[in-house]
Amino acid sequence: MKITVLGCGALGQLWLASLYKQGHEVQGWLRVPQPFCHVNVVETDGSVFNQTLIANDPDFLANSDLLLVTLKAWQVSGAVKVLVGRLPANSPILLLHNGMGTLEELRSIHQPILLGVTTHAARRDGNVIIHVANGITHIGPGNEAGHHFSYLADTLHNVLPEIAWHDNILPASWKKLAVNCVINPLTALYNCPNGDLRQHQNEVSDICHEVAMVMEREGHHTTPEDLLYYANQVIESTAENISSMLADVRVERHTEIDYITGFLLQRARAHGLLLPVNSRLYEQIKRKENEYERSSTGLPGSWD
Ligand SMILES: NC(=O)C1=CN([C@@H]2O[C@H](COP(=O)(O)OP(=O)(O)OC[C@H]3O[C@@H](n4cnc5c(N)ncnc54)[C@H](OP(=O)(O)O)[C@@H]3O)[C@@H](O)[C@H]2O)C=CC1
Ligand SMILES: CC(C)(CO)C(=O)C(=O)O
Repeated sequence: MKITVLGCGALGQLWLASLYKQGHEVQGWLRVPQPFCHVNVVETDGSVFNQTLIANDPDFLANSDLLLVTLKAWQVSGAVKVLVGRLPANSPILLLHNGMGTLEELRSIHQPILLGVTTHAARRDGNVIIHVANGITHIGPGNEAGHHFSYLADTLHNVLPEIAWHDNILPASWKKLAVNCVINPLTALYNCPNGDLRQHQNEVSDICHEVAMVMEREGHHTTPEDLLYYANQVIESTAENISSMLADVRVERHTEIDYITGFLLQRARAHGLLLPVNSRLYEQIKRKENEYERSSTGLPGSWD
């Protein structure tokens, strides 16, 4: 397949390296208008992929069979809207990010859209991307046109396993959102690795209660106990990790809070629900983010 990967950060480079190794034709798409991108990934087994690949080639984009979007949630809709008109009309766009709400921002797009959430972990260490842990990527249709692309699960599974196809991706997206609502703001506020949340079980449980209320109203059956069990599983399996939100706060980068807790609160409002615990966490993270964004000159990201 011919694939453009939009966003060549940690996940983007992991996918570029894996696709290239499986013989797919790939290019990266960068924010800066540069015709090449360096992809430097250390795999979980210690092997190194280090290649310079083409980037930002409009002809390649116009012939791409897939646009794989590996941006932060708040970067997605602006960047996709700029590129969508240059893709073949039937080529799908796969959005792979934490948080929810980008689909709503892309409602005007008729292109087939797929949504994905992943438990793979990769992080930048200087100029190198370390693939920290293997995981599962759940993908499924984000709009009507996306339903025709279940075959992509097999193709992508051969590239970066595991891939699971879901005819309805929303339950998997909400489950991941629940975990991110718990771990991301709490670790960012306590400035601690995920495992330290074992000592904050009351807050973890309160967040799960509120998320479960919203999920039920959204039509995804769950219980606070199920979510608590799952959140604690992830806290254990990623105990040593620095969450992406804490990593963002530490280097004073815009966080994904608006698409994680912010999205939850938006859905709660639509159902007339009040979520005091999540509202407080949202405000605390926004206050932190505002402090450093107010003191810097640049606004977060620009996508053209
Ligand atoms: N890394 C991981 O292990 C995991 C990540 N995720 C999620 O996946 C998503 C991507 O994460 P991750 O790869 O870590 O993020 P990164 O910040 O490492 O990657 C995003 C990349 O996109 C670039 N970018 C920003 N705007 C544009 C644009 N308009 N056009 C082209 N490129 C652009 C950024 O460049 P610049 O920095 O120069 O702006 C950056 O290189 C996030 O939602 C994250 O939460 C989910 C699970 C695991
Ligand atoms: C699951 C979790 C919390 C793992 O660190 C994550 O997705 C993140 O850090 O954004």
